[in-house]
Amino acid sequence: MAASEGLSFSVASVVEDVLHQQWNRPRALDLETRRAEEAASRRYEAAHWLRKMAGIVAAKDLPAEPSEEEFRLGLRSGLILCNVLNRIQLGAVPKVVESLNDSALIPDGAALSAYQYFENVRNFLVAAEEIGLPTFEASDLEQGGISSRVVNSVLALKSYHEWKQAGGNGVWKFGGNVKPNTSVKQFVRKNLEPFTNSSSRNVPTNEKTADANKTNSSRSLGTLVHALLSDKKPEEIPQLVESVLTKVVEEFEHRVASQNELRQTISDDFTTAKGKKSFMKFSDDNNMKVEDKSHTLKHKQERSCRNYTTDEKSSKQIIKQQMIFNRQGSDLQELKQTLCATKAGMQFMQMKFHEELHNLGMHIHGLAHAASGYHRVLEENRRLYNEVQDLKGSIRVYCRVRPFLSGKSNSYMSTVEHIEEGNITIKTPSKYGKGHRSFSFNKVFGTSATQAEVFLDMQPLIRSVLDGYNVCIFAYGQTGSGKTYTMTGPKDITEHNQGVNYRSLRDLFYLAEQRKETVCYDVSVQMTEIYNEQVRDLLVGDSLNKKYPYSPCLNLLPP
Ligand SMILES: Nc1ncnc2c1ncn2[C@@H]1O[C@H](COP(=O)(O)OP(=O)(O)OP(=O)(O)O)[C@@H](O)[C@H]1O
Repeated sequence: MAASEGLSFSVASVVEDVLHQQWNRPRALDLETRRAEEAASRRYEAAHWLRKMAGIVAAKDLPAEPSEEEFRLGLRSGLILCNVLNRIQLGAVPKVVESLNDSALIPDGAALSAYQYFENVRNFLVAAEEIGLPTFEASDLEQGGISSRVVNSVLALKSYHEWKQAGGNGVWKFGGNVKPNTSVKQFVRKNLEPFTNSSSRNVPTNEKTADANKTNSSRSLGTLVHALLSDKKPEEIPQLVESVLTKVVEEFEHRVASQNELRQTISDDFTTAKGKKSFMKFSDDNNMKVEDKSHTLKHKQERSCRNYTTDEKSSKQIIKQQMIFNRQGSDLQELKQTLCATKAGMQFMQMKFHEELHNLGMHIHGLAHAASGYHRVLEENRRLYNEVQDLKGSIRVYCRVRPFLSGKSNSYMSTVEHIEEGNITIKTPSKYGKGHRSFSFNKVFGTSATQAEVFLDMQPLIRSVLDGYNVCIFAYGQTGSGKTYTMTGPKDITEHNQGVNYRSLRDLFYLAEQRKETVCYDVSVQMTEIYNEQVRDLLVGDSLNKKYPYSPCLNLLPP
């Protein structure tokens, strides 16, 4: 069995890796110690023989009892190995790259490049392989390499030399292994990849190279097994073989599981993302083509992964753009709805505004109508009012009886006999006894009548003045009858005993204030005295004229 279906590794590679692991596997402490001692002994033997074969000068950098590192550095340039092999078998290594200076021991390869080192080592390995010697990896001469394999190869060369010196009779064997029938070509191909690990050789590029590699791996395996068993005692071999086989089975199962998992992951991702058919196709009819198909499959998987990654990015970008587009669409739709709602709101508001404006107009119209009606009613009222005043009489005469002045009420008898509404009866002397006479007036005020009661009959006439009618109120009577008292008031005047003039002016300005929104009135006052048929202006500040004591009445002009 070289490979399983769909696997990108061969059984040989698994076994080889396990053998390497086994080679490097930590052993028990005592075994390790013993192995270290044995390895050191074998290394010393190899170094001693190489120094002897190469000569002291050529092998001066290789100590007689070198450590692993000294052994590796001493042989790293490949010069000693090639020269010794050429001495044993002339021309076995046709071309040897010599060092530029005397010393072949250059700590980190400053004088010789890695390629030059590799050339010598490679040529040695090719020649050794051709002879049938166990070889080693070129990387074993690098830091971290397996120096025991180099030691083993050198001791095999020693054995071969001794066999040749003994006459070369029969078939040379080393450690019980028959000389393998190998081809140089295979090793050349293999070693053209310096410092590579064994697994890298198991990735063929085509079927032909897969065959070559398979054969090569088999030979490499043989070498590994040979190297692994060569230093073992017979009783250790069964246990070692069992351990190696167990490891091989575990490693193989592990790799199969990993391959299947990888395949399943890629298949699932690809199917989910693109819905395309699977790119993974494996053929099971030809085991010889499995590795090539696996290799091709790997390329396909990588290409698919790359395509998948690119497609996934494009898909994500498209989905993102689609989401933005959808969001903008929904925003636009929302804006349209908002605009429609605003439009409807505006129309509703406009309708309400027109409606309220219409209602307001109607209300104002009603108010204007009511106002005009009010003015009509007011005018009618005024007309009727003044008509009533006219009916009462344009000339009205009132009679007021003055009471006795203080201190005279007991010594005089009143002449007033009887007072009844508009009539007053006066006692008059007569030669036939007592007489009496009656007089009629609009109204007769007795001695107990107050200033307010007297003004109450004058008050309606003040309103007629503001309605544009001419009104004249005056008092007539003999001296001391109470004219001044009635028209103005007593000397110690108060709001209670104010006469007709003060009360009339107060009412006049009060009504003017009430009507100020509709009518503007101008008020002026003039005060004259007629005495002994002489008229005098009492408001003139002439020393000859008598100044009226209540001139402040002039201040009652309207604003
Ligand atoms: N109704 C009344 N009640 C109380 N006292 C009165 C009344 N009428 C007049 N008097 C008093 O009588 C006096 C004379 O009044 P008054 O001066 O008004 O008379 P008169 O007619 O104006 O006099 P004259 O013509 O000389 O000016 C005053 O002292 C006044 O206070």
